[in-house]
Amino acid sequence: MPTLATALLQGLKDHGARELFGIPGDFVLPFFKIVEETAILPCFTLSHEPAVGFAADAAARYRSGIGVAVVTYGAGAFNVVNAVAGAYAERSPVVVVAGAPGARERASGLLLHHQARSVDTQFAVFREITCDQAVLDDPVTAPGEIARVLRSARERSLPVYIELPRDMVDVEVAPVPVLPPRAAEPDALAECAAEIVALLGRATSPVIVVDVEVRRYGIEAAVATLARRLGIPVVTTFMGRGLLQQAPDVLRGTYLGSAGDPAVTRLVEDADALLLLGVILCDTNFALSEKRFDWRHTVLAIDRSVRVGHHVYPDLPIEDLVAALLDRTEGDAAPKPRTLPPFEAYPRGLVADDRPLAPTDIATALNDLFDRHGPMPMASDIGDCLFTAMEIDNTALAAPGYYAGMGFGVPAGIGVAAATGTRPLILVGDGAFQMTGWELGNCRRYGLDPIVIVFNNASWEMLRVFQPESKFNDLSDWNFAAAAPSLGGHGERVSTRKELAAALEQAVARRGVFSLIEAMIPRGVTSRTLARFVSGLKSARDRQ
Ligand SMILES: Cc1ncc(Cc2csc(CCOP(=O)(O)OP(=O)(O)O)c2C)c(N)n1
Ligand SMILES: [Mg+2]
Repeated sequence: MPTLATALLQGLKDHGARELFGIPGDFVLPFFKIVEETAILPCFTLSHEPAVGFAADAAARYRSGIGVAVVTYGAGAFNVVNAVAGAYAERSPVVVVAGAPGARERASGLLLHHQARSVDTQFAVFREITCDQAVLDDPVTAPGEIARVLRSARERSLPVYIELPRDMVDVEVAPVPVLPPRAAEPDALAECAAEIVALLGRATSPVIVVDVEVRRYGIEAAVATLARRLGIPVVTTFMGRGLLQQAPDVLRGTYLGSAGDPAVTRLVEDADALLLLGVILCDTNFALSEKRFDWRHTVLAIDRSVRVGHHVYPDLPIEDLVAALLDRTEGDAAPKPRTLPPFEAYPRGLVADDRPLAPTDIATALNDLFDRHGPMPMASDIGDCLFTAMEIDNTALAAPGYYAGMGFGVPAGIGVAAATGTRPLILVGDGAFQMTGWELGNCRRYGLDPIVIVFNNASWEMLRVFQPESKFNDLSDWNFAAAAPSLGGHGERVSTRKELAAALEQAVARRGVFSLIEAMIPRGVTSRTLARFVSGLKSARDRQ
């Protein structure tokens, strides 16, 4: 029989995990020993637990599977809370494996190191930011508990919490089973699909809007097929940016309300039917909408339920719904042709001259670079770098567009590189780099070589655009490029468009070490998208 540690590791692997991210501590040392000795899953240790959570989150997003964060009790686990909260908000299935005291310690009558309020405070905190939890304190129930929690992570696409008391690691247990997915109730699914097909069939200008769950459940290709078959254009939300980049024939861009491409905004807001697939109804996706949803002609599928008009079908997995819609439209007559707006235009053709840099120049240079060398998967932090990403042609993107927590970018890029073996491009502001950019120092030992663009405006610029009078937004210049070599990478500071273009080409050619390009941007110069977002928000506030 396996031990609990090996059964847990094999169970994680059987449920789709392909690596672990973590930082050991005395409450998980025995488990980390088994991790290293068995090599059932490769383990990437990082330098600070927020990065562990962000890396596991990004790995889950890019793989459309689970990501795993292993942390010690108390100090480690509480450090990863913010990253897990962001994963919950953005529906990313991160599995938190947290160490904990053993039975004898709990009964010692002493307050334990790393303990906060009570020994169970850690469990109480994670119960708020995970969809399912298990404490592995009974060898008989542990395998079934692990299976239940891992199925919850995959079915809900939400984080889960597994508490591993350190005296249980070597206990013999049965192997962890893989429970069958809970299928949709067939009649409900058929009724729902029929109602949606009829609603779309009555419409003359329907639109499909896609968001995170279309990636989380791996149904991008199925959605593209449905759109083609019905002749319905697809747009992404802000959060869904990067989806369906393999389907440019049906994708029309990203909906940003009054901050976005006017043709895309008109397409969505003039639609007489909306099919919202995996869409988070949040402010960053819809705060700038100039029109409210008309729920009589709107369908929303998210979190295993489907709202059609003013009634809801519970417990219908989105992947089953899309499959049922495809079944119902198989062999349908060719859709009525529609004149659609051209795919939203992205800036190209950077003039490589001595003019100072603006964020939109970075987007233009990257669109040119991707045309020459092929697209790179991107990870972006929050800040103007994320608004700039909206001007970069549709390539895969992991970014905290809704939860909007800083510090995600660099660790997420490391997570993508570790999980996919691809070379990511990381976009990060100077303020966010100050938080977690130093994790680049871990690239050397894992042979990772991301390209990192630091938008250095020596400013918390996103705060300044809303409160320009505050001096605390003025940051000093940390000269990140000069620090890169000591972290094991290559750093270069660029201030003009010509320098940027050259640095990007050299970075693409440089392999085996990370390349940090520190783009110096004058304070107060923002991307076009952020400028439109800010003016849109201000006029929306004036209208209230
Ligand atoms: C963990 C956390 N703490 C504070 C904040 C609040 C914030 C939102 S945007 C911002 C400034 C970001 O500065 P940066 O230089 O990275 O980018 P840019 O604006 O383009 O100059 C702050 C402090 C958030 N969102 N998350
Ligand atoms: Mg900044």
